[in-house]
Amino acid sequence: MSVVLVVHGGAWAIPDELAKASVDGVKTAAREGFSVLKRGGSALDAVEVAVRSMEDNTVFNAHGGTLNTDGEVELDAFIMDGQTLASGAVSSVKNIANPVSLARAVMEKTSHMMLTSRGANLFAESIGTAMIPTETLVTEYERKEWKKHKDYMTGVMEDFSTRAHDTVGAVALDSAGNVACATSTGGIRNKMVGRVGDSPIICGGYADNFSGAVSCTGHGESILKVTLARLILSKMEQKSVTEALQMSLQHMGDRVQGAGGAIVVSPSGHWAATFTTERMAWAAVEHDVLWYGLEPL
Ligand SMILES: NC(=O)C[C@H](N)C(=O)O
Repeated sequence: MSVVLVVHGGAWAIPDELAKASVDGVKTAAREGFSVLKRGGSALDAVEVAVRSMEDNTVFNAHGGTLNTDGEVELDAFIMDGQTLASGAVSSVKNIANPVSLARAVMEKTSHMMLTSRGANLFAESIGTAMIPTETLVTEYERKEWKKHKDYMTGVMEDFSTRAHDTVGAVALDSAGNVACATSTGGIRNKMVGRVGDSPIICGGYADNFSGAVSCTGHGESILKVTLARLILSKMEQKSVTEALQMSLQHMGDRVQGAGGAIVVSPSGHWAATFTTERMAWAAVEHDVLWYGLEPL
C-alpha cells in the first residue's frame, strides 16, 4: 500500500513576499508528516505532526492572524480517524499553541467529540497543556491590520485577499490503509466573539477509510452551507479526486458565492489540492517524491 501525505497552508490571496516562505512551510510539514508514515506510523499521527509543524510556523501566522471583534485569538481545530470515524474538536479555545493536539485529546480522553471555549480550556488545563499568553500568538502586523479593518465583512468581501487567514490542514493514507484528516485555524478576522467556523465541525474535514479524507479551507459559513468535505467525498464515488474537488468548489461558488480550497486523498492513494481563491500553498509526498505549489493541481 503506498502511503501519502498532503497538506495545505490556507486558501487566500497569498502576496508575493510570503509565497516562498509559505511553500517552504508546507514542504517542511509534508516531509515531517510523511516521515511518520514512512516509519510505519499511523495516518492519525502523521496528520497531527504535519498540522503541528504549521501551527508552530510563523509564516502561517499560526493562530495570530485572526483577531475577533474584541481583539482576541479564539482557535478551532479538528482531527478525524478514518478507521473508526472517531473525531475530536475544540472551538473558541484560547492561549493554546497546538489546538490540533487538544482536539486529539478530546477524541481519545473524553466521551465527547467537541469541547468549546471555557470548557475546552478547562480540559486543556486538566491534562496539563501549557497555557501561553495571547500576545505571544499575535503579531504586530496583525494587530495593525485588525485596527485598520474593524469589520468582518471587509475580510470576507475582499475574497480572502487580506491577511485574515491562518488555516492549516493535512490528510494522510498510511500503510495499513487507514486515512485521517486534521485542520487548525484562528478563523476569520473580526469574527464575532464565539463565532465557530467550519474547521472544527464534521464538515470542514472528514475521514472515512471507505471514501477518503478531506481538509477544507476558505469562507467557513459557505463551507458549512454546502457541507463541503462530505460533498467532495460523495462526488468521489463517481469522479476522479481532482474532478470531485473542482466540482464541489464550483458548486460552493455558484450556490453560495463562497471561495475556498481543499486537499483530499482517496483510499487507493489518489490525491489532489485545488482551490478557487487566488492561491493556496500545498505540498504532498507520495513514493518519497515531494510535490508542491501555489497553483491548483
Ligand atoms: N481561512 C480559513 O480557512 C478560515 C476557516 N475556514 C473559517 O472560516 O474559520
